Amino acid sequence: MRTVNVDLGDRSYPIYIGSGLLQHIGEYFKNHGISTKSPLMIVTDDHIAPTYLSSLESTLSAAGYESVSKIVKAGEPSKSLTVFEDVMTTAIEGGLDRNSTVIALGGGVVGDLAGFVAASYMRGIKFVQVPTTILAHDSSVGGKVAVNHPLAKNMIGAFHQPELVLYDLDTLQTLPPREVSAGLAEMVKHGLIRDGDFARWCREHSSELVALDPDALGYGLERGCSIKADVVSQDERENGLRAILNLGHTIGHAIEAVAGYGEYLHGEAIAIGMAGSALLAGRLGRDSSIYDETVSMLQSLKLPVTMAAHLSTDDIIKAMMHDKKFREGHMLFIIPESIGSVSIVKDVPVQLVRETIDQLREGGEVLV
Ligand SMILES: NC(=O)c1ccc[n+]([C@@H]2O[C@H](COP(=O)([O-])OP(=O)(O)OC[C@H]3O[C@@H](n4cnc5c(N)ncnc54)[C@H](O)[C@@H]3O)[C@@H](O)[C@H]2O)c1
Ligand SMILES: O=C(O)C(=O)C[C@@H](O)[C@H](O)[C@H](O)COP(=O)(O)O
Ligand SMILES: [Zn+2]
Repeated sequence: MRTVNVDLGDRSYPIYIGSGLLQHIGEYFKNHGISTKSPLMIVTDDHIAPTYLSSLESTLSAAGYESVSKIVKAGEPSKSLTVFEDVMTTAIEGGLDRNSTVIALGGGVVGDLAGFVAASYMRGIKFVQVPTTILAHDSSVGGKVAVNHPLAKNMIGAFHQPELVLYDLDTLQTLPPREVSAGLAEMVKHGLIRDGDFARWCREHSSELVALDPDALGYGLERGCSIKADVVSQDERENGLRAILNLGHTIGHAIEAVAGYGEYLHGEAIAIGMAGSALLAGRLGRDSSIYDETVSMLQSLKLPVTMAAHLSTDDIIKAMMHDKKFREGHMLFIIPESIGSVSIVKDVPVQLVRETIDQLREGGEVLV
């Protein structure tokens, strides 16, 4: 088993990564002070539940835990205030109290939604992340929890750290190929922002990663989690450094909102956004080879680097104005300096951004 720690003083927690961990969830819970005296709530979705929910419920019950379960519809549209209220209703009807714990069993959608419920229920109760997607090596770490507003991604949320992250790699074997690639977008992002060798490793091992080779996945997820944990430990609430985790997200989030949530998977939109950031880097005078290398890395992981022709530049620019990096009249962009290093740049001219978005549409098709 691999363990990565997120160092946040009295809110520090471990990320356990390995095979067969879910069978021992009761022991992990007891070691981390999760009470058997208050009911737990498991939140999951209707793609995951048929395979993983009943065995999780039985394992917890055998360990002395009572639980209620809430199954939401799979997909990005479930990150909404309407579904948030539904999950809250289950928590209230299930008798969760202030010592209860919410378990997020799933990908980033379930993690962000269940985490926001945990952050808000009775003004905040404990939660545990049980990620089941590759992408969730990112979403389960760092405590950003949220739902979407129709006009902008992750607009309604909180910072609420989990008690622990239990990442059972066996669950990843049932992921559909498109979700595998989408998850790998955030893995290579971690290399692109902090560790060029790791980004190149992702490209060199792309066939194994796409084929869900357990050794390659174990290493890639551990390295991705370590980079994320290191950044979050230095700047939990994104007052500075943490913004680098947003590489590709200003354009990517706008694409998700404008196309309609769920049309592009988050990782796909972020891949297009990272291609856009690399193009922008060239327009700002950085080495144009950054774009070629970024694109070759993304394509090796079977990710798109252009967006559909019908998405309008005006709509995307408008959606970008809701970015959380837009403050006091200034938009911050995360711009690659080289493969493995980025900088936070203020006041990128809107005309350059507009030209970059136009260029992302060239060819007019999404290469998924
Ligand atoms: N909080 C953060 O720091 C953070 C970081 C990155 C992304 N996110 C958010 O995460 C979300 C995307 O997460 P995601 O890509 O995991 O999407 P997701 O949660 O929608 O899961 C992807 C799909 O895979 C299915 N699935 C999940 N686990 C499975 C398994 N083991 N086997 C088979 N199918 C499985 C799900 O039902 C869903 O259909 C976005 O909303 C994004 O904004 C948040
Ligand atoms: O953890 C972070 O910080 C990130 O930026 C990670 C991103 O991959 C993630 O998509 C996050 O939800 C984006 O946050 P937001 O603050 O831009 O909504
Ligand atoms: Zn992301």
